[in-house]
Amino acid sequence: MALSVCMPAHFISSKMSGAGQVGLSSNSASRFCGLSMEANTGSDLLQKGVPKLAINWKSSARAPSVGRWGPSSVVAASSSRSAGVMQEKEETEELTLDSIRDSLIRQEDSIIYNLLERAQYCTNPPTYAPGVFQIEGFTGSLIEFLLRETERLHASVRRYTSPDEHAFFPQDLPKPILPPMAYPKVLHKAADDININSLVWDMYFDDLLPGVAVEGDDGNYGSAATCDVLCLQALSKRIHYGKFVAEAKFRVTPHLFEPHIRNQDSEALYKLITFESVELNVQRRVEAKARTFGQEVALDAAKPPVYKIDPKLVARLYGDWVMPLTKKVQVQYLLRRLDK
Ligand SMILES: O=C(O)C(=O)C[C@]1(C(=O)O)C=C[C@@H](O)C=C1
Repeated sequence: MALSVCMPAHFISSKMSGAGQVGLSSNSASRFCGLSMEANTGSDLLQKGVPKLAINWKSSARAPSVGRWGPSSVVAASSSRSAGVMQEKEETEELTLDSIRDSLIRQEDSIIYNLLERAQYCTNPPTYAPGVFQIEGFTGSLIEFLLRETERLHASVRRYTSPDEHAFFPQDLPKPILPPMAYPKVLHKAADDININSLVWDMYFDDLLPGVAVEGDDGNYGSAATCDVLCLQALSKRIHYGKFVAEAKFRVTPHLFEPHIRNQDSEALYKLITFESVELNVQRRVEAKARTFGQEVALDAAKPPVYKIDPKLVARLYGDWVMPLTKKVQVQYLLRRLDK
């Protein structure tokens, strides 16, 4: 399949109404992403560091895994119950930056598989234009409708009470029908205020999708939107994992962070959390995964390989968007890390 990379995305009406909680424009994201990414001594220290981080945690022999809400083990709640409310269990397990990175690595698989699924359909502009389909009691695009309704359904089984899940339409969620779950208090409470899904949305529709799907209309609007929902959810989770990454880094070397937090110096924090060598490895790995997962199987070994998505595009998407947004979450979190 011939893919066109970096097509103009004007045909997509990507601005959604009311998504996310932290109102940041994509311009501010670009400005932020443009900050220097040079590694500094702080990062080097962090990289070596590194007492293991002991926190109250769910007892489990496994490293944190990517799970469905709950429990992904970074946020796993305990399973003891009392009076219909899940009780937090005070158990200790080591949480390390390495174990969080393992979780990010596993999340790459979901992101790449979901992008590959989306790539089988054209861009399908009517999916994203408001008012194309008449939906009773709803004004907006098909994708907004599907994501909003999916989130409402998932909220009813408490998806968005999990600290690693963030709704795109948090204002529209019903109360869960399941009893509350008590998650270990890993993050500072300021984490609850950080939701950059409006930026995730813009990034996906303006920058990712035009490179992943062939421009055109094949009529598969529902299928395309269903894939978009899965892509958006996987990307949102990965990017907001920045909160856990930042917390792990802060706990290892708080003295490096505290002066910059007091000065509210975003740029210094950004440098401190940046590891260029790790980022290069991430890009190399996602490119290799896209090549492996997305290769059309040909029986004729003499034929050159055909990929469902250009593997280099996936590496670029990570380098230009996914990691910068994860770092944005880290900085937003760290800026609030000393809040009383
Ligand atoms: O692994 C880290 O230290 C992270 O902060 C995560 C991450 C990423 O998004 O993959 C972000 C910033 C670093 O420069 C490297 C990688």
